[in-house]
Amino acid sequence: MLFWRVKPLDQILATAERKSLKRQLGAFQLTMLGIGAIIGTGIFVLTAEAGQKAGPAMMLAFVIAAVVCALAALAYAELAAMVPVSGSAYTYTYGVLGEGLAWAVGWALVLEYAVAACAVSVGWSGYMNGLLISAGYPLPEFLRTGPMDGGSFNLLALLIALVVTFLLVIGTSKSAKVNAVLVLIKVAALTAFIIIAIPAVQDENFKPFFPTGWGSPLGGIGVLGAAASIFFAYVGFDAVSTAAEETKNPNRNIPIGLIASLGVCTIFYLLVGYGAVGSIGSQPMLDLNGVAFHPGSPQLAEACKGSDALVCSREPLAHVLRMLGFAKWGNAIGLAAALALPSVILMMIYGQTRIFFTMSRDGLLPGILSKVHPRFHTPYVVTIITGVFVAAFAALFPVGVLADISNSGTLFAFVMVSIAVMILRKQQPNRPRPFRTPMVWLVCPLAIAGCLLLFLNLSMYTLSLFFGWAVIGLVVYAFYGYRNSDLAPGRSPPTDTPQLEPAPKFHEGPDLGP
Ligand SMILES: NC(=[NH2+])NCCC[C@H](N)C(=O)O
Repeated sequence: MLFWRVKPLDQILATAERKSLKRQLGAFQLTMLGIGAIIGTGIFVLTAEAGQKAGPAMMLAFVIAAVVCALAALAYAELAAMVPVSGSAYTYTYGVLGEGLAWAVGWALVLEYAVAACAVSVGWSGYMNGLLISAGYPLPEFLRTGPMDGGSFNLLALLIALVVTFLLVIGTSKSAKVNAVLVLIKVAALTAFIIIAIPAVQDENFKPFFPTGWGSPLGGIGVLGAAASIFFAYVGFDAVSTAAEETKNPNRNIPIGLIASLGVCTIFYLLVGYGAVGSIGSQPMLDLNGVAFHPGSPQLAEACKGSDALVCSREPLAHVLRMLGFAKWGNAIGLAAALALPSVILMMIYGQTRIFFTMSRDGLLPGILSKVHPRFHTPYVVTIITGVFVAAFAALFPVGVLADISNSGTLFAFVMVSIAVMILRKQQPNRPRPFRTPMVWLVCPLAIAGCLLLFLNLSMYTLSLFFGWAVIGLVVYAFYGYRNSDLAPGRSPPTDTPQLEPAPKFHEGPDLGP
């Protein structure tokens, strides 16, 4: 039996009922929340990685990744509106495909969230180091990047991850107002970039357009390889669906929030990509045989020494503006990134702890993980464990590698969600669906195909890490989760779910008064 221990959707909904967070977010706030979660390291930093993989044709990569995300978002929206509870892909899978696959998804989401937090921490350090250099207080070079990236230890990435963890433990969380301000900062920074860079666009910078071709499966290079990486820049819209329990009229507002935030970001990214490529060019660094180096490899770091190519920059958007002679604006963009990226790290570590929390509540992980701090009312054990790991990996790995690993987990989860949508249409055709994926039998298979296409175009190295992680997950499940699950024979769901009080303020809206 493939789908064992399916947790009935009604039971999932009932659990959520008991937890009942305050419903206070509307469509506009959700869209802002989505944009806040989407814009981050991807566009600010991975533009360089995408350039290294595809050259000017990275513009196509931006489009391909956007299309895949839009398809996946349409599938996501149906489940999100139908099962408006926290926990995202993990919870949905539990309710449709059963515990085994739910575990697999939850385990893959660790890659998605925790490793994304690492990637964004490294991205932040790139901009912060740039600012320190401009200000005349550079860190010693070996402390600016990890060992694969030409340095030894990425000190700032480690520090920012630890600071964010500390804030989460003491329960500091962003209010919707802070989120709105940060979204404005990010959008303003990208707008300024577009306004300055696009007039400087020159045709020659697009030639050759396809220096590395389309790429081939497991190659991790070429347009498809770049799409698989830049996919990272679009992810985060699922944060909208995880806020379902805190949303007013989720059935209408969740789909609006998902699609609107994705649409706004896509337009921005295309303009930014066009400006970056067209103004200073984005030809990849090639080895003696004319083959592009892998982003995040020591060879690329070596080839990049002393180069001011876009693909070598760790703060590409600031770099472009500096190259164009707008040093002040370059620094302003750097500052915007430095201010805004920590909130993405916060969101990712927070999301990770919520997923562990839910899995532990379901008995698939030890109960200690859902232990709540008596004074701060935060799940501090799981937060500290997650934060320490995030900080360590951020200190040691390059951003491109981390982003690709994160993408492997995300793509896997998206495939599962799309499958779940189709199965549910067959199994429970009459369950109310406030949002129906349009042309589901076309959109879902296309979403799956798109995600698989990107997945396969990650590098061999990334995919081996993904499968290695999966094997560890299988072992943990076989020896722990399978026996301790609430749905295991002879066990009953706890009557009292651990409470996080006060309700997490992270998705909090403006205080509407009593
Ligand atoms: N759920 C995720 N995997 N989010 C990570 C991506 C974060 C965001 N899109 C960025 O570019 O920084």
